Amino acid sequence: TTVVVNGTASHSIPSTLWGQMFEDISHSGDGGLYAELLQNRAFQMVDVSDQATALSAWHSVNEAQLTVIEETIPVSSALPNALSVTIPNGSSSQVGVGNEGYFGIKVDSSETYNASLFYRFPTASSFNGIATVALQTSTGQILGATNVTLSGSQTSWLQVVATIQPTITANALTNNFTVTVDGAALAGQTINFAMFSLFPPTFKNRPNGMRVDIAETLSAMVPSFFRLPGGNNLEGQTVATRWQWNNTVGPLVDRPGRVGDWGYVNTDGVGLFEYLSWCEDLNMQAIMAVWSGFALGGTSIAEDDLGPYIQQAIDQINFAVGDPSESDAAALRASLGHPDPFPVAHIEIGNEDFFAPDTYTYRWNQFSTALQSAFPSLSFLATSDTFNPVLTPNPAEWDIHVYQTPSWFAENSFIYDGFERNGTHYFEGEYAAISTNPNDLFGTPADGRLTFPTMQSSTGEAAFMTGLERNSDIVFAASYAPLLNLWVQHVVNSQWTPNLVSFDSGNVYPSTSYYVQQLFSLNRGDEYLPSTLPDVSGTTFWSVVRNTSVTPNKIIIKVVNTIGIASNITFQLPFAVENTATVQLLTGAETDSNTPTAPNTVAPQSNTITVGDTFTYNAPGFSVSALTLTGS
Ligand SMILES: O=S(=O)(O)O[C@H]1C[C@H](O)[C@@H](O)[C@@H]1CO
Repeated sequence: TTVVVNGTASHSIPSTLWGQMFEDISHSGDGGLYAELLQNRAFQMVDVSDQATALSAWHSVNEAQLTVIEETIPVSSALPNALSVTIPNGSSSQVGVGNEGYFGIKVDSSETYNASLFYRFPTASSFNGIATVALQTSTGQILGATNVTLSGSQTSWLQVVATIQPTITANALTNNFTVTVDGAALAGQTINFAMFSLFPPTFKNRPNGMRVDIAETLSAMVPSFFRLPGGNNLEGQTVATRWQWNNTVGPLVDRPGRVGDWGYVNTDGVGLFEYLSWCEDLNMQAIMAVWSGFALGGTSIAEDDLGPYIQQAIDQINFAVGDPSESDAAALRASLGHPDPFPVAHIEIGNEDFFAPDTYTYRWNQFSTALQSAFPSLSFLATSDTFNPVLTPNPAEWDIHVYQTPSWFAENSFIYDGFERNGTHYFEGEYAAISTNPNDLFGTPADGRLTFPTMQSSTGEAAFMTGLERNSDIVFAASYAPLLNLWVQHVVNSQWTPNLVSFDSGNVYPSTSYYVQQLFSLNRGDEYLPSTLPDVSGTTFWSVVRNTSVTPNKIIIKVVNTIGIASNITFQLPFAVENTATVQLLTGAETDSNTPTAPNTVAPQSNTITVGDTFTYNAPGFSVSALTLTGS
């Protein structure tokens, strides 16, 4: 194959092209990126008639009697439940409650942990003493402990905070957080607790922040945008359980949480302020979704009843970007310490509204008309099938999702070449090769579903991404989905596979597809150089871009080989280049995966090659390469 490169750029490449899509799926948020270590910390949205579920992740220590109750005096209107702990008579040991975290709690003696809890004695007592807040192994070895004072006269809620400085680093993840008291001194008495919390150090030391190792892994991809809060998890199964921005901001004790769309309660500890602060921390634009009047259980809000939901969306956007002197929601943002607007340019109206196209016609019309007039500088994305049904006003932007087979991605890298250039722009908001079975894409691993990305799926995605880069005159953003999943006890504890990054309570496992996303994101150009087009039904793909922000310019050639046979490609450049180029290379066998049990099967490698204005590159089998040449 000979590729003739054109020295005149066809178009500039948007700075937002490569980024991340996020939602709380498979514990991506609670138990994942969100650094809170305790699971079910505030007994949110639990049914006290089902104590086993209400107590999930909690256990009794030395026979304390635990009951999740609907408090007569709740700690807040948002958190009606509390944990009642009754100390049995006749006990003489440390008695209380333990939490197992999200399938483990990593305890490292080089880190300081911040614990907090609310307590009250429902019946006043003369007790004045301590409770021991500790981290301990599953076999009871104390790793770190601190005492807090409890007073029996405290019948109203009081929050106590404590730092725990472990003296031992646990060599296993199966550790517990415990709160215990002297059983003898408190025999027969009851203490109520509410909203426990335990944080390790957070990314950029943000209060209520993100888990450092996962945050650093996501940051290392240098994403330019972050889509939030979903995905399905925006929508709710019912109108009442939809994601509502105003329930996710302010003090944690005022956040009710919600029944998420992926089978678990969301604490909403990562609320809109945390999401948008995270975007700033990683220098990302938010692609922020607003609920569009459709719940996944099938309910659409009637045409004449959309007003309050449109107002809620206006308030959400004002919280993000509004003027504090003109909007209460913006003033709330300022009161939380962020008077300036957050970086938001694109607002998505709903998610995958191709599930409800008949009502999306009026829902899109009303939401986009009202929001565009309220926020003239923002652009709005439609989420139904492109141009079907016809929407008014005509959407300037669409969010297109595709889950397919590795070969589909390799065979469809030209999909956008055929799109009309009519001023419309596209966000490839969710894409991933998820199964080798085109007839059962969403099936089980036995039917071809991928549990983790493989070099076959990741090179298929890379081929598709060369097409996104070639068509970045109309594709302004693209993100793999889902981003994260919690891997538990060697069982994929997720509602979805494969995922870009897996993790457990102590480790992060970047996949082969993560390294492909990172390779494209780290090797960007700001303008596209046309070249001999790949064979649409071929097995090798490439894209050539130029980075004009440095002098001399860099020419970056991405080369993808989607089969196991190495391929020689000759490039002819219309300008002189230095005779050494760097190569970032990801290569492996067809079914190679990075998994929690084999995390480094495939890792990016760097080397140099000799080049010239004409040179031949040997692309290894199942490989993605980024060649960086220097103009001279
Ligand atoms: O069941 S699906 O609709 O395929 O769910 C997909 C599409 C949805 O936007 C996202 O939340 C989810 C996985 O990333």
